Amino acid sequence: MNPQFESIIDGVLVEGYGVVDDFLSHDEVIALANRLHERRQAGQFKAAGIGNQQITVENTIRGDEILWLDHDTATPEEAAFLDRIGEFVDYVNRTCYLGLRDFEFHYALYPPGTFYKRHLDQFRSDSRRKLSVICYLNTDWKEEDGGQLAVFLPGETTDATEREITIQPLGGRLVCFESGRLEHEVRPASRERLSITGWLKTE
Ligand SMILES: O=C(O)CCC(=O)C(=O)O
Ligand SMILES: [Fe+2]
Repeated sequence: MNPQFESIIDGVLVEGYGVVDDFLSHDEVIALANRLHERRQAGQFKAAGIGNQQITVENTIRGDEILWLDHDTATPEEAAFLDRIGEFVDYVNRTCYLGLRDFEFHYALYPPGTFYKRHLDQFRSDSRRKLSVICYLNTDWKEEDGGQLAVFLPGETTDATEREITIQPLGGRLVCFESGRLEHEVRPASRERLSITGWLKTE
């Protein structure tokens, strides 16, 4: 049994979302943030799109730049990250029977002042995204830096009002929730905000 994996799954099942700190060590956060910056400097990042084919770039909805991770071109720290996610997928499949088959992850960089408006991660024609996973790569993040992830939890009964929780994008922290169920948004930050975001998918 892996206590971190267990705590993520427990959070998702009980609260609708799971948060664990130190999913990545301080050294891993620094190394991945460095790789992110090197790849961005090398011109590998693109403005993120919206919709299925990611063709529409609309910075009034989201202002982040992304780069998809690829096992074939991964650096050792990127490969280690993807391997750990693979272990989590195996763990989820052994304990929850979600039938996860695949995953996809991208780096994301939100320049100061950018945001991602309230949305759901599952598109109408892509219901394969089951779980959304976000890992933050920010060192020394302070509350006044902004950049919180707000998650909207639906009321338990039809007339119950939704509840909003906010999560600070602290380096090493992992957040996980059901892609088709929870709407969420990224608030603007006063400094660059770094993460690796991805989806665990069924076939
Ligand atoms: O970075 C975050 O906190 C959330 C990112 C997000 O919602 C997305 O990329 O779909
Ligand atoms: Fe999202």
